[in-house]
Amino acid sequence: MENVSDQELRRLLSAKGHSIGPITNTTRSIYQKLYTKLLEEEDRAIEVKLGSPIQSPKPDPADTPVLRNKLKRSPLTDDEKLSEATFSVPEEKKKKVDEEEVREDRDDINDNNNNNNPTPPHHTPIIRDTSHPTSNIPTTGLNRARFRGIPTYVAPSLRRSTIERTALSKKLAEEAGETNPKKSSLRVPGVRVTETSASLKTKIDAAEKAETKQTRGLSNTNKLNVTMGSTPGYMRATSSTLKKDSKKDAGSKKTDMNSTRTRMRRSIRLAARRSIRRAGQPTPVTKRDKDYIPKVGGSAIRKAKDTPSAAPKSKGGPAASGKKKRAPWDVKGRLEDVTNLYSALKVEKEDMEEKMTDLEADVEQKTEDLEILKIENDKLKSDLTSTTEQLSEVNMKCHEQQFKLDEAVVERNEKVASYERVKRERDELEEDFSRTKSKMREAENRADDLERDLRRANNAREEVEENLAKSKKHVGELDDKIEELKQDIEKLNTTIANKDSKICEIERILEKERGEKGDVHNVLRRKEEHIEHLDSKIASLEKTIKDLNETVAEKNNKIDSLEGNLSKEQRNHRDINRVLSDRESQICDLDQKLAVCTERLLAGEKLRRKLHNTIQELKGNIRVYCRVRPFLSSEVITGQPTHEIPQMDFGKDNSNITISSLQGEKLGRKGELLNNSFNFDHVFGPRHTQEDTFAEVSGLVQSALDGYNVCIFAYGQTGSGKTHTMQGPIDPTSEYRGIIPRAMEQVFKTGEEMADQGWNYVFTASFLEIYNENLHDLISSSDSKIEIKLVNEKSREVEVTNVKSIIVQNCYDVHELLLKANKNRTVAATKCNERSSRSHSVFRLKIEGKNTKNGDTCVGNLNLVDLAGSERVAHSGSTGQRLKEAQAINTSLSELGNVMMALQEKKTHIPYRNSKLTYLLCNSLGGNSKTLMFVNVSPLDKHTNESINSLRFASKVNKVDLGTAKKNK
Ligand SMILES: Nc1ncnc2c1ncn2[C@@H]1O[C@H](COP(=O)(O)OP(=O)(O)OP(=O)(O)O)[C@@H](O)[C@H]1O
Repeated sequence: MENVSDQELRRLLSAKGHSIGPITNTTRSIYQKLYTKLLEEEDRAIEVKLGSPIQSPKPDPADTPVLRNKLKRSPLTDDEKLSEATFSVPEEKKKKVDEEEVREDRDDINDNNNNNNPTPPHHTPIIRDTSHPTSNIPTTGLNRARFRGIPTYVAPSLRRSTIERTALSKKLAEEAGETNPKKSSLRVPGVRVTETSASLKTKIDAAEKAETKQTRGLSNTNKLNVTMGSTPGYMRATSSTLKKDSKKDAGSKKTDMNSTRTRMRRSIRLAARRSIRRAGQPTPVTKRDKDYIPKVGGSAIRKAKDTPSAAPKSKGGPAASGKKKRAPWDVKGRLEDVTNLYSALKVEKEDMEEKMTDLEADVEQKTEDLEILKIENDKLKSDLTSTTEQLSEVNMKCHEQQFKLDEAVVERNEKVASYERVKRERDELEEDFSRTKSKMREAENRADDLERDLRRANNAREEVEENLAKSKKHVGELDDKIEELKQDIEKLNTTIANKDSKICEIERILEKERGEKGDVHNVLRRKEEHIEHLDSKIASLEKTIKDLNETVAEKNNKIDSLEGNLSKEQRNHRDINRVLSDRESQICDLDQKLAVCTERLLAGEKLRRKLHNTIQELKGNIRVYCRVRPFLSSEVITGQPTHEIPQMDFGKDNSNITISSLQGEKLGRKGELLNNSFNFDHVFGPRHTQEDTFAEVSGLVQSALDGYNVCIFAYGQTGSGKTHTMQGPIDPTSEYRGIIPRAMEQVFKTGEEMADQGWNYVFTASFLEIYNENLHDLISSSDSKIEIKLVNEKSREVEVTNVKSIIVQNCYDVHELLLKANKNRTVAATKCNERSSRSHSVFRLKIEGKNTKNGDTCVGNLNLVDLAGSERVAHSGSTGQRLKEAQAINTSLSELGNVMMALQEKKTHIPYRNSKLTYLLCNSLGGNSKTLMFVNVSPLDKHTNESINSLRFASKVNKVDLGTAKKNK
């Protein structure tokens, strides 16, 4: 405690209503103690005014762990755990606090002794609590210990005095079932009875007991000293003061505070030394100790001797001279030892006396302290009573609060349950809300997308509308362009039509000029190919124009291609114009060349005809070809080759035939074998084909085309192959087709070819039959009589009346004609057996040619005659109709021979009119005619004589010179 002046003590205590007498050394301590107590009360008052860190002015009993356990509350909160932790201070901590307090008190006492501090040893040191706003307020030693970092034991809200708190804690501990308040901690939050306080309480109790004993005259200072020996110094001082006050109050007048303090210091010093010695610490021996030792007597000496560390280690002490065993004879030494021992005992005796004095002073002091404690105890008891009452009220309130708390707990649980329910519902609602929100967000996004799409669609629609407007405008422009193009196309078409007309004209001109031959013809053909190329170009141009029209229909997408095609077409048009101009110039050149070529061609054609005619004349205007047919399958003897005829021999140059025959074989007499050799213009053996035969005839056919009268007839006995040679099978595709169909093929083909040279031919065909010197039209069913009239005597031109002439233009027409003739012939054959062999058939083709280029004309007649069988009727023994037929045949054939002979003999009268046959062929025999006679020979040996006869007749005809033929114009 700080030193307080007497004036200050007087002022404060007077202010508090205390009557203050004279302050002496004895009363100062009492006044100071009272002063301290008043300060503490002021502290509490100030703290109550300022408010403690703990807001609750009173501890809530329900907050105690014990009560909490009784109420079985819910788990502690963090604040409660923290408060709980402040009550469960470990024992080590408590000991440390006590030891600290003891040490501090002892230090205080020592300080007071050393500094002659007038502060009484029992005075509680005042420290400042800097952790509190009222840090200037002095606190007790407990607070100071707490301030030094020792865990807080005292709640700031209950700033009571240590004794009050001790009593209260004891009571609370008893209520809480605590039997040893010293060892246990109070469970009241904010109220903690420290071990020091508990021990203080115990000591107070012991002091009260001692006081009681003292009151009963049983003052036992030693016992009190023993009891107080373990108390801290300030308590002992307090006891001494109390004892002194008690003595004072009892009327003792012989003690004062100074003597008491001196004794107390001495006893404390001795007690400390004893405790130090008990702890084995060397005890410093003061001068007073040295003086005191001899007073102690034998026990003290023994103690001094028995103490292993005191006498030997004390410097200058009795045992400092060393423990030396003296010899028996060392009387002087022994006397010296006895003297020393005496001195020590004397000192011990004085010490004991002083100790007794001190103890008496202590007892007085304790008595004073006891009185003070008693007063305080009474006050505390009254406080305890009031506190107990308050506590019972608090307990009642606590019970009520507990009940309310239970209800609140139940209500809380219900609310918690409802809260949980509400929370779940809220969570569910939140989930629904979040889902709805997300859906709304999606819907909003979709709406945004739709709006964007709509905006885009609107923009696209606007663009489309703009494009549509542009397209319409563009279409209008395109329509204009199309119109222009159409006009251009029409112009182009007009130009093309003009060009076509020009081309047609050119072609017509070209056709006129096609009469020429050779290089000019080739050049012309190339030009035509070039024209065709140009035509194809024109066609492609037309196709392109068509494509352009279609392209224009597509408008927007094909404008570029249309323009490209347009430009392309323009280029093509320019090219075509260029080509056309080139062509026109070429055509002009060609026209000139063509005129030259045409002249040359016509001249060449004339030359060719002339040469051809010359050749034919050189060959002879009447030629005789011999043809021997092969054996028929029905005629062949087994193993005999069909093409080998034993009695015949054919020359190597195809112009000779030798036929062996027995001559003179009569009535069993063998005849002589005679070789009958005949020379003809050409001899066809059995191996020669129809094609071979026609190859030698085609020149005459060409002569007919050139405007000559040609007559080819077949002569021979029945079955020798005349019809086969002249007509063959009526099948235009057969390889065995005869001269008539092949000649027709040639004239049509040549007529087409000559058309290039300007020749335009008209072919008129008729087919007659001469049977029994009567003419029959084989292509007409008319029964009108056919007459032969001589139209021009000089030219021997005859006209056949009532005969049907058909214009034939192709082989098909001829084929139809032959079929019809064959049919009519068959019908006639049913009426007259073997009529076909008994009649002459004459196929006549009138060829009328006109050259459009030079105006030349030509008329030729091609007579193809299949004569009746030439066999001798006399030999056959025919009669009746057969005879008549034979006679008619013989007549006609004889007359034919006669005409030939007359022509050979160059008679002025040629007997054409003697037979229908010669009359019909009068303009084709002799003079202006070219005649070819096939003499057909049967391979059969039995027909040898007839064959020889035929060959002889043919040989006779072959000698006929018909003279130079003239072309019909
Ligand atoms: N060169 C030949 N090659 C093959 N067969 C032939 C040849 N010549 C004629 N024949 C055949 O001989 C037969 C008689 O011929 P074809 O009828 O032509 O004789 P023909 O002289 O005309 O008789 P007819 O006077 O009775 O008319 C026919 O079957 C015919 O096919």
